[in-house]
Amino acid sequence: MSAALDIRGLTKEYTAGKPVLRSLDLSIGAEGITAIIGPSGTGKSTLLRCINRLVEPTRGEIRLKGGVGGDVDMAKLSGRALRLARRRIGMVFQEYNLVERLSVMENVLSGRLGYVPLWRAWLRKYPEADIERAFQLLDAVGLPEHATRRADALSGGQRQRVGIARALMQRPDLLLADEPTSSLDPRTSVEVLEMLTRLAAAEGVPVIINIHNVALAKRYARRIVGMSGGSIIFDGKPEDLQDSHLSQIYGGEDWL
Ligand SMILES: Nc1ncnc2c1ncn2[C@@H]1O[C@H](COP(=O)(O)OP(=O)(O)OP(=O)(O)O)[C@@H](O)[C@H]1O
Repeated sequence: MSAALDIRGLTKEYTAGKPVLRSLDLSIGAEGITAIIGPSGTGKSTLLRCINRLVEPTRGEIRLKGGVGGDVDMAKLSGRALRLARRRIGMVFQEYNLVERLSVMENVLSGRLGYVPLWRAWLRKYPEADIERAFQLLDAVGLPEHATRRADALSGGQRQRVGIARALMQRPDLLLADEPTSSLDPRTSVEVLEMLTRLAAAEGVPVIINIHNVALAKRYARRIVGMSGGSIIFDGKPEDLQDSHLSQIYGGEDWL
């Protein structure tokens, strides 16, 4: 199985000499959903944000592989090359990051632009094929009749569905999801993860998802990566994740 992403020696220090990520190695292939679990402050968001360079890595390689753009080291890119490479990585956010005043359709279409400033979505005219794909995605996320509604009129679950459709709109080689269900109730969380799993499989996109809910991680991920103190201390199948690992990852065992 070829890797979609190959991370070597990734270190991030927000403050010199105090690493938040400690020389991480991680290869992600086409195995569907990989869930990253670990206590608050252990560097899960930092890891995801280094991958798409919303955070600047201090050291290491972040190789994005395959796809039409070929192999690139995200850690080394800048300017136009970085903007193009970022378009190959979709991102789903905890707080959705929709443009509230724009319609659902415009939000989905803005995914096509990658990471250009969102206000530019106002100015864009989109090709017919993009509009068709946006409708297909809205259909796939169960919101076909909401295309013209403003994003701020939607529920949290509906917003996250739009966030997923927007991320897939750019036909990414890799999808990152940073706590995509933390703002949702338990039932909606399951529905959103169900949909994310199904669509990512249909589109053939590997997904890395940061998630606090271990039960949901075990239910939807094919692989679990457990982080603690900025290092990976478990990497395996959900069925192999035992209480002893959880105790190691989160500390203590009275909560288990
Ligand atoms: N922009 C920043 N500047 C300085 N320190 C930061 C910055 N962002 C994160 N940190 C610190 O880096 C560490 C890791 O934070 P990060 O958000 O990556 O953890 P996390 O595992 O995602 O936590 P959570 O599960 O609570 O979201 C924390 O100590 C945090 O305070």
